[in-house]
Amino acid sequence: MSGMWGDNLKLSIFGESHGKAIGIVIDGLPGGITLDTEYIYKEMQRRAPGKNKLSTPRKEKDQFEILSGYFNNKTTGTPLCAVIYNTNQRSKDYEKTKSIIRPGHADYTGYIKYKGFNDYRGGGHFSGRITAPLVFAGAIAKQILEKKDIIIGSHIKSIGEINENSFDAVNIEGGFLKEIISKDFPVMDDEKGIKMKNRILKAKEDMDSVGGIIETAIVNVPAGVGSPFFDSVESKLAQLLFSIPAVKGVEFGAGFDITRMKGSESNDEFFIEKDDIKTYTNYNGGVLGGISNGMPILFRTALKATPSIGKLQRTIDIQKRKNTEIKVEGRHDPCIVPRAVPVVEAVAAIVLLDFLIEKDGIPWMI
Ligand SMILES: Cc1cc2nc3c(=O)[nH]c(=O)nc-3n(C[C@H](O)[C@H](O)[C@H](O)COP(=O)(O)O)c2cc1C
Ligand SMILES: C=C(O[C@@H]1CC(C(=O)O)=C[C@@H](OP(=O)(O)O)[C@H]1O)C(=O)O
Repeated sequence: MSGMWGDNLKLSIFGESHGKAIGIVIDGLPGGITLDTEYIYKEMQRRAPGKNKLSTPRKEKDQFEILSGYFNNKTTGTPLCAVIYNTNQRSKDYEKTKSIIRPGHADYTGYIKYKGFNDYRGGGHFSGRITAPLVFAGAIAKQILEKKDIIIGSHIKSIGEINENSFDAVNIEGGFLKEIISKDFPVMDDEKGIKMKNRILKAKEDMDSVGGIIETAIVNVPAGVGSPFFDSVESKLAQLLFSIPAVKGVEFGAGFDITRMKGSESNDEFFIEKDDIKTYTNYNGGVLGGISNGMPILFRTALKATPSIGKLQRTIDIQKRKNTEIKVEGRHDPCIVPRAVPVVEAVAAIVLLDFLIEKDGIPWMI
């Protein structure tokens, strides 16, 4: 089942971008948790479309309504369902090109898999819009983790060829991460941030789009979370990260660069400081044998450039089975990266909460 995920915390997402609503059912949250709904709203606003010229002009408030599983300001322990109504669809953008396949989007594969019955309007169930319910669930997970001082934060590492430094893999702290994610455009170097924004605007002006990399750190995860092989921290995170539309790469710690290091360089050597066991370096991204080692968990997520662009491209008419051309019209993100930052953090929080529920439960919340 494509829309379902999870072992301990179970998620089921539903909806289409131009349908009545999108939403999520979360099963496995213990009863008795008071949710900070303002916190959830703020996370949703970090992702919401239509806020500035770097984003799609489609304006959605992304207000959520909790339909079940929440009573007297506490979770009940039964499935928690939340919906987000779609209010600003403009389906005519998709009507005249409904059989013309957009290169790079899911039009062709969706048509094949669902035999032409898929809702093509706005990308339907393949739309980046379906990440809004993920951010809802992630905001619940994030606030539960924060009560244990586990903080998740990201910065925009690159847009196109413009790149800023990486996080300090060893000494990164929760307070610093919170400061970065409170920014509208989360970068460490604001001068670089301006260059990145200009790069996005240039792509937009050229009727084109641009991609980039998001780097994420999770701090204060105790050693011992995760399992070897199929339930490794890396494999579970990668599964959800790759579920985000437009994600085409994920790397942990030093990532692909680790292949150019000798063992004497990539081994993170241990030391004891007071009662804590730490490593001097963190090229393994806080995970060894699939299990957290207590160092910051560090990973980078690569997102491709937005597929729907105004530039002329070659494609096919799937109904007429003829070659043709397309210039995609409508309201699209010239770059997905800025709006994907809270989505990446959300899925990381969901994975981590799933692991913690399995390990010892979350007694600090009840
Ligand atoms: C937050 C977010 C916003 C997106 N906005 C757009 C958009 O405006 N236009 C578009 O064509 N694709 C957009 N996408 C990407 C497409 O949904 C995605 O490329 C498509 O479903 C194909 O999936 P794939 O790229 O993972 O193969 C967005 C994705 C995310 C996560
Ligand atoms: C609505 C959102 O983003 C949408 C994601 C998207 C896509 O193809 O992924 C295409 C666009 O849809 P539409 O053509 O309906 O404006 C974006 O606006 C959102 O993220 O909430």
